[in-house]
This record gives sequence, structure tokens and C-alpha cells, in this order.
Amino acid sequence: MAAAGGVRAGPAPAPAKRLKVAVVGGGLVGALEAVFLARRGHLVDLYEYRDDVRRTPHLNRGRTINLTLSHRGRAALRAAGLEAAVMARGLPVRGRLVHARDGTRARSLYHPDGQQCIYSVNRKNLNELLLTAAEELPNVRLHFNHKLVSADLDSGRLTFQTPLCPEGVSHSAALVVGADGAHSRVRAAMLRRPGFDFRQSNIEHAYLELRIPPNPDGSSALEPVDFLHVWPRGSFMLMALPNGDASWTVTLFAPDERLRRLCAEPVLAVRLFQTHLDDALHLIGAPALERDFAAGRPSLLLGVKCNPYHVEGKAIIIGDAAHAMVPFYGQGMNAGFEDCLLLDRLMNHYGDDLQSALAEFSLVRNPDAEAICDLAMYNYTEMRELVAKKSYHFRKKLDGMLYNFLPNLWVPLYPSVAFTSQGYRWCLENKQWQDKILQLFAITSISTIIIILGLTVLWIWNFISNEDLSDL
Ligand SMILES: NC(=O)C1=CN([C@@H]2O[C@H](COP(=O)(O)OP(=O)(O)OC[C@H]3O[C@@H](n4cnc5c(N)ncnc54)[C@H](OP(=O)(O)O)[C@@H]3O)[C@@H](O)[C@H]2O)C=CC1
Ligand SMILES: Nc1ccccc1C(=O)C[C@H](N)C(=O)O
Repeated sequence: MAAAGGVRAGPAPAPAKRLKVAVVGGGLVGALEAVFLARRGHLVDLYEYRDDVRRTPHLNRGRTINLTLSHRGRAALRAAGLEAAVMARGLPVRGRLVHARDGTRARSLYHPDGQQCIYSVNRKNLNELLLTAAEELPNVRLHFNHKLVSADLDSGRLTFQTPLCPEGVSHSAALVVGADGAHSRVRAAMLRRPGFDFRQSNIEHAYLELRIPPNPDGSSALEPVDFLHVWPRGSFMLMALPNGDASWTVTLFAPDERLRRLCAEPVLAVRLFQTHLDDALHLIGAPALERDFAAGRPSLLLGVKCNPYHVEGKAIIIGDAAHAMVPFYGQGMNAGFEDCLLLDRLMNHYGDDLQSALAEFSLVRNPDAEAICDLAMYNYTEMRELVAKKSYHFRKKLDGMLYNFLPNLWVPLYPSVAFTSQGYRWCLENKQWQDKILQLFAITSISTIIIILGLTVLWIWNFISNEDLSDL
């Protein structure tokens, strides 16, 4: 089988009963899931609302935040035979470079021994690569400009609006996979079912994308290039991730109202940068900054938790459709890819018993998905506030020392999330356990110091009293 762009999915597992599967959503997760399902021998129809991203020059503004690929995403891509092709396009990111208000810079590595890193990948390139890999498989058909408008998950009947058929065209499938993102229509069809739990949280912060262009000689204007740069400013933060062409995708996260005001009056944005982000302003350039704010529209952030993810053996939601999270941990894509891998393993385990495979997926995945949604929110506080504090760097050093001394017992939070396949729930509970140990250690140390000081005072007092008595 020839592969366009050097992209080819790996060898397929033993085929089970051949099913007609509809994957709704041709984003990152939907495209990878189509590859996994097709490799099992199923007949896959992938329906995507938008036009083929490979034929559109740019993603819509505000949809280009660079993604960071880490261990979990890589494990899924490896299982699909696509890891090498994706990694060839990834840029290593070893840690955070924190830009303080006073212009000083501090490095903090993601892994205590500096050996492991995450990878900055371009969303459009990755989506193109995955769609091509899916299209290369003979049992996958891609349907663009197909917007799911209604779904009957009991019968597998799906209705799509298309440019040729705005009144709607129907398709049916034995299995429906909803990979249609945070505002999923497949999930909307599950809402009406008894026992379906759904919670959506809209956070007051939004983001706006900016760009640092390369130097005129084509080199990077921001160094070092293998770090995520962050300007933590308490109520807001600026972040930059590297691109392959030596430019940087810069993202300003701030309360939505504030961002809207800045877009309405871009001179205020320049003033904000002059006061709080002067070094970044030099790199972006005041005219470009004003232009970007004038043309920009802040994108909102939301989180979604729901349960269960499946309907009998007939439908399942994965990726953002099941667990949309704020982007601050850089785990949304990794968690979505890990969904595909877990589903594939469960299908291996249960064979043709799809109902058990899907039920187990909901059971196993839900606690982990909810944990990473919570951790993603926590990482925003860490990135915009905590990284600027001495206590944060002290804790990082302590974690590093303990990790070196007890590598099997003391895995700090960030490496456990980014560089292992331990369940996200385990990572969260591990951090809580470590926090308690350190608190206990701090309390014991402070108590010991107080006791020693107290005993010293008593001893001196006793000594003085003894001298007083001898004077009598
Ligand atoms: N700003 C960013 O860079 C974004 C990054 N991501 C990342 O990608 C990760 C994986 O996301 P994933 O789960 O694949 O979700 P995505 O949102 O990336 O993909 C879902 C796809 O389904 C399409 N879709 C939505 N509704 C319908 C419908 N009714 N009918 C047919 N297609 C539909 C979407 O189109 P449409 O785009 O029009 O909604 C989109 O192309 C996220 O966790 C996040 O990390 C995701 C979104 C934005
Ligand atoms: N891709 C992102 C998009 C938006 C916000 C953060 C990221 C990150 O990757 C953060 C990184 N994991 C960190 O903790 O430093």
C-alpha cells in the first residue's frame, strides 16, 4: 500500500466481525480513530463538518494554538504506526522559561533529569497527516462538508446537512463514534437518555493568538528555542511555543471581558504590553500587536464532563466530545489519542462483544478524564501565578531531589502526567499524597525546631535561676 507524504498506518490487528462504522468529526481524534477502526477491518465513513483541511490554506484564526505531544499521545500514534511520521514534524520542548516582571528569566525542566521532553506540533499539519493516513486505508471513506444535524443512536441513523443537500441526507451505521469536539452533536443525542450526566463549565478567561516573526535572516528572535516561554502575571499570562519556520505562536490568556476591551481599543493593548510584557512587545512589534488585536476575536474556553460515554454497543463519544478541557496542561490531544488506544485495546480484549468493550471504556476512562480536566485547570494557576513564586521553584528542586533518590516512589506530578501512562486519576492522587507527606514533614520539622528552641530557652532560664539561687 503506497502512502502519501510518507505516512502509512502500521500493520493491522486480527479482524473481528466487520462493521459499518460512522466516525463523526475529522479533527485529530476522529482521524486517528478512523485509522484504528479501519486497521481492525471495519468499514469506516468519516464525516467532517468543515472542508478538507488539506485544501484550505489556514485554519480559522484562533484555532492554531500549538499542541504539545507527550508520552500518551505518542503511545497511541505508535500503536497506529504513525509515531515516526508525526515526531519528524515535532519540535522538542524541554521545560518552561519563565519571564519575570523585572526581566529576569528562570528555567524549569519538565523532567527532573532533563532527559525527556514534550513536542510542539502544528495542529493543521498533524490533522492533515492523520487524514491522509486514514484516506490511505482502502476501507475508509472521508466525507467533508457533512454537518451532523441529528442522530438516532438506537438505530444508528444519522442525518447530515451538506452543501448539495441542505435539507439533510441520511446515513446509517452499526457503530457511531462521536469525535465531534467540545460542542458534540453525538453527545447532544445522548443528553436525552436516562442516567446521562452532563456538566459544562465556562471559565471567565479566554485567549487571543499573536505571533513572533523570525529575524530577517530566518533565525529565531526568541531563545532558547527548545523551551515553552511563559510570562506569568497573576490575573493573566502570555505563552509562546515554537514553530518549524522559526516563528513563535504566542497566546495571551486573560479574562474575556478584558481581552474584548483590548481588541476594541488596541492602543490599550500596546500600553498593557509596555507595562507588563515589554520584552515580548519588542519581539512582536507594536504595529503588529495593534493589528492583531484590532483583527482578533478572543476565543472562549470551556470544560465538559459527562458520563457514560457509550450507548449499549451502538455509540461512543471520545476526545473533546467526551471530556473537553481547558488547554493549560497541553493534554487535550494526548488524552483524546489515549482514548483511541484504550478503545482499541478493549476491542482486542472483548472481540465481537462490542457492548462490553464500550461499557468498560466508560467505566475505566471516566475517572481519568475527569482528573485531567481538573489538573488542566490547576495548571493555569501554576502557569500564570505559581511559577513566579520562590516556593514553586523550591518545591520543584525538592521534587527533583526526591525523584533522584526514590525514582520508583516519588514521581512528581508533571512527569507522571506527561511521561507515563499511569491513569490521570493516579497522577492526581499521587500528587495529593506527596503534598500531604511534605506538609507532615514541614509540620514535624517546624515542631522539632520549636521544641529544641523551647528546651534551649528553658535550659538557659534554669541556668540563670541556678545562679540567682547561689547568690542567696
Ligand atoms: N484551539 C486549538 O488549537 C484547538 C485544539 N484542539 C485540540 O485537539 C484536541 C482533540 O480534539 P477533538 O476531540 O478531535 O475535537 P476537535 O474539536 O479538534 O475536532 C472535532 C471535529 O468535529 C467537527 N464537528 C463538530 N461538530 C460537527 C458536526 N455536527 N458534524 C460533523 N463534524 C463536526 C469539528 O468541526 P468544527 O471545527 O467546525 O467544530 C472538528 O473538525 C483537543 O483536546 C485539543 O487539544 C481542539 C480544538 C481547538
Ligand atoms: N500546549 C499548551 C497550550 C496552552 C497552554 C499550555 C500548553 C502547554 O503545553 C503547557 C505545558 N504542558 C506546561 O505545563 O508548561
